[in-house]
Amino acid sequence: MSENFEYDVLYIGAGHAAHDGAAPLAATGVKVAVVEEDLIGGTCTNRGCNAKIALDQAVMATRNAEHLGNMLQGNLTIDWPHTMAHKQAVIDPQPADLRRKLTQAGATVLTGHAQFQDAHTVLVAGTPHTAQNIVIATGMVPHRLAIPGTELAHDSSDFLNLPQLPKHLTIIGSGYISLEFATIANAAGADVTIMLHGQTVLRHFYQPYVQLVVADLKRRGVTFIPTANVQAFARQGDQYQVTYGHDQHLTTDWILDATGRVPNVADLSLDQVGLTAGPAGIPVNQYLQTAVPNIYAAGDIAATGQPKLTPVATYESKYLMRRFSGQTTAALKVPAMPSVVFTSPRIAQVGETVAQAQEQGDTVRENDLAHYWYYQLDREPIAQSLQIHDDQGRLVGATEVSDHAPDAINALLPAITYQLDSDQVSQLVGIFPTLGYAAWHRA
Ligand SMILES: Cc1cc2nc3c(=O)[nH]c(=O)nc-3n(C[C@H](O)[C@H](O)[C@H](O)COP(=O)(O)OP(=O)(O)OC[C@H]3O[C@@H](n4cnc5c(N)ncnc54)[C@H](O)[C@@H]3O)c2cc1C
Ligand SMILES: NC(=O)c1ccc[n+]([C@@H]2O[C@H](COP(=O)([O-])OP(=O)(O)OC[C@H]3O[C@@H](n4cnc5c(N)ncnc54)[C@H](O)[C@@H]3O)[C@@H](O)[C@H]2O)c1
Repeated sequence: MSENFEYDVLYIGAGHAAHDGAAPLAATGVKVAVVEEDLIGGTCTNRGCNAKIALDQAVMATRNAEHLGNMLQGNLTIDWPHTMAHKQAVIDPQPADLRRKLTQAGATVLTGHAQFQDAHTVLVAGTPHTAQNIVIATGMVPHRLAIPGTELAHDSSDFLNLPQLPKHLTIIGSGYISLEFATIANAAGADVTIMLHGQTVLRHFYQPYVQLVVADLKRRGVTFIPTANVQAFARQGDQYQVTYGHDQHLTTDWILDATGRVPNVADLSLDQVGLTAGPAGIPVNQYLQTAVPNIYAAGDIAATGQPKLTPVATYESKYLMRRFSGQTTAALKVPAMPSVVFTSPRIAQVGETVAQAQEQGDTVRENDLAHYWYYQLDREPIAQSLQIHDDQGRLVGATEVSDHAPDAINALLPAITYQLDSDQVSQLVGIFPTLGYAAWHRA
């Protein structure tokens, strides 16, 4: 691409927003460098999705056993240290595997903290490296409450590495991380209290389904404190005191600050190139270019209006790969992005929401899946779904609450992505009897 620079493309960060595109790009012969100061693979692989879902396996096994009831004998309990060891065994090899994937494709991996010197030069641990194009893929980091004692609280990475499960956990916030980790900790035997900012739990999800999940967690012993107005954390012997509400106090063994994530631009020297980050990240145009045309941003750090999720980071990384290798000059067009919260039951959704359907005049059909034979196989007590069709009868949105929800939504996805009509949908014939088949044939 360029003879004036050491690299054609240099990525800052080695999460999905970088490595998913960087490796195939390097394989096309483009000169690629990836700079990482921590573990290759970034948040999702090491301290996010993969780590979390490894811990969740034991939770799902106990839920399954609970639902099957008298078909199984004996009580199942979760052994936390062994569950944690399982997570380590799955996750620990991944950074090295991903490094191999990058270097075998021909990319150079540079280790250290990257900082802008100018629009084509990045300092890595003090050494300058130049590139024609630079991709900022630095992700986000946990938000910390600005209150006295905030340093006594932990973040999601700490939870995912807990050697022993505390007896009582207090979680601040009621988003994805709060509800997923409350589900895991509660199933593994901890007492959990969730302190809400306002009244709403999982604000991005269909609230009638959220209420089913909340009611189930309450039944299992999780306490929800709405509008908690958390004011301070303090040590109290071996424990901690949370001050909230109107001078109320709660004693706990461990505090998780799950109040969201903020752009990771610390010591990146964005000012050297005239860029700034807002709360949603660094502004980009429809080609993922920042205000400096040869500097791009992708994944969580890019303020695109897309949710901060791994499939988005991967999609954007692959888009940039096609752009840098000359395979496209088109603007980025993101397809319907599904999302899920890994509670039990899970809530998964894709496409149009019920609120949007009401505005558009589209048709919402609800299904009580607990009475559908396929969902009776494992006796799931909470299982509901809804599908949204447009005026031509095409599926444009779907939401499900059940332990099967993510797979059911994945099965419906092709129809929404490709806007299939009912004749085309009838050509999607799945294996029977499976969840993928049931997702289409249960009305
Ligand atoms: C607990 C948790 C659970 C999650 N679960 C899910 C899930 O189930 N499904 C889902 O889709 N999403 C999930 N997410 C979100 C998902 O992890 C992110 O959307 C995804 O990791 C974004 O990828 P990224 O490459 O943009 O950023 P990251 O993965 O955060 O990668 C950024 C990388 O940049 C490096 N870096 C930063 N600054 C510098 C610098 N100056 N120099 C060098 N290196 C630098 C960092 O060390 C990091 O490795 C979860 C997130 C968390 C925190
Ligand atoms: N299954 C998944 O896909 C998954 C799982 C975990 C995380 N993630 C990603 O990571 C991001 C971060 O997760 P998260 O749960 O930290 O963020 P979130 O945005 O989902 O939730 C943040 C919560 O903190 C609350 N909050 C904000 N300020 C507060 C304050 N001052 N006091 C009390 N509560 C406050 C909010 O009301 C909200 O309930 C998610 O938005 C998502 O992009 C995805």
